[in-house]
Amino acid sequence: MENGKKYAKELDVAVRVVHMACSLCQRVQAGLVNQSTDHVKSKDDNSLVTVADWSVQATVSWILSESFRDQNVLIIAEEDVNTLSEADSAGLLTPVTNTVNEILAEASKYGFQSPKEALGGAQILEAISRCNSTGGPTGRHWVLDPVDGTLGFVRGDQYAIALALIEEGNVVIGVLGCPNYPMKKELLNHHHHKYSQSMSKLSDPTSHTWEKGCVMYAQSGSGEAWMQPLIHGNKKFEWPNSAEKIQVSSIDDPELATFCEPVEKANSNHAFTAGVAYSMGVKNQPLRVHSMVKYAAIARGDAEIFMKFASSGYKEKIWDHAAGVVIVEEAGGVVTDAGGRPLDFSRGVYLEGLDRGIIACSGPSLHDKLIGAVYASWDSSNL
Ligand SMILES: Nc1ncnc2c1ncn2[C@@H]1O[C@H](COP(=O)(O)OS(=O)(=O)O)[C@@H](OP(=O)(O)O)[C@H]1O
Ligand SMILES: [Mg+2]
Ligand SMILES: [Mg+2]
Ligand SMILES: [Mg+2]
Repeated sequence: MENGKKYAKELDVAVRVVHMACSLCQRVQAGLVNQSTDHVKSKDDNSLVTVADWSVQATVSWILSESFRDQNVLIIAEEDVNTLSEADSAGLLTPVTNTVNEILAEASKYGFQSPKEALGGAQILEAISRCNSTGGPTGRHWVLDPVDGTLGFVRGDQYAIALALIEEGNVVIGVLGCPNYPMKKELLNHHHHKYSQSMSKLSDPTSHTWEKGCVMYAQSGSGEAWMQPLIHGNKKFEWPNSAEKIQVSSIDDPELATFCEPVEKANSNHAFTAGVAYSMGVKNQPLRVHSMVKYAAIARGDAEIFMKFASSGYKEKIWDHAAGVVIVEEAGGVVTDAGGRPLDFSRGVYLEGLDRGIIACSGPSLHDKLIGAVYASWDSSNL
């Protein structure tokens, strides 16, 4: 069976539920920025988790289980219930439960059925903890990052909701919801100038012009990647009517290329990537953006290169990359590790065997040059 038909229902459900998650996150983010509520917690590794992360995970888990009742739905997702269940977090289950029920009450807008009764705390915890698959080379696994770039989310900046489907170790579907990433690049540039290294800020008084984010999606092997606007107000959600095809940039001259990378030095070695970019002849300043919006930027031609070189002890997780990789590839781009090998999504929760870092390019010619530059810079760096 042709891939396009084989995963038609899965893609349909995935796109709809990501739209739902975008709406959920927009509400929570507006609440965080305007009311500075206490809905953010630190995890054991000192990273952040918010009401939105748990609420999206519960919502997506519940919708996927309902939509594929005849299957044993396996989900790999970032969050667990430990922090949520801990004594000092007890106050968080109520806002999570309310947030999930609020969006599920609007399920029909997205073509889903609402639960007959509002979900209780125990059902919410169950939906979150059900996402405990560990992946691997066989079977079908959904992969979810409920909020990618949680730091960007709490800063009122860029973040993404990432949902992918892995079958027999290969990513077959990727969906990226980018609630603060406007459909039009002109808007992005406007905010980029205004805020220097940040694409956009929620505190911008003219925010109505960019609050319309986008959802991107692709099926592997289709040779097509798509983008559609978020829906607002009471408009009924129709798709794929409003979708437009996206493609990577045609720029292959490093002097004209823009590279993007994580905002935080702790997540990627800025000094190393600056050296690589310089040695390739890249002239533009790096575009530092939170979350998988970086993959989105490559897929639709807003930037040409993405690099992430985490510190040597850090193991990359599959949910931080699966959706972005398939969308970039289907839009015409190339994504590999620093040794030029494709990322391996078949070995569990981590991208095992990753050679040094992750690089994505708008085309093979830039990619070749980048691999060469990484090799040349590696020995002289102290990574
Ligand atoms: N030490 C370290 N090194 C590398 N990567 C790490 C590290 N710690 C966390 N993470 C993962 O990075 C995800 C956020 O990546 P970003 O590109 O958004 O980073 S940044 O905020 O722009 O700096 C982030 O995803 P979320 O937790 O979903 O936000 C993490 O999975
Ligand atoms: Mg996290
Ligand atoms: Mg993430
Ligand atoms: Mg996350």
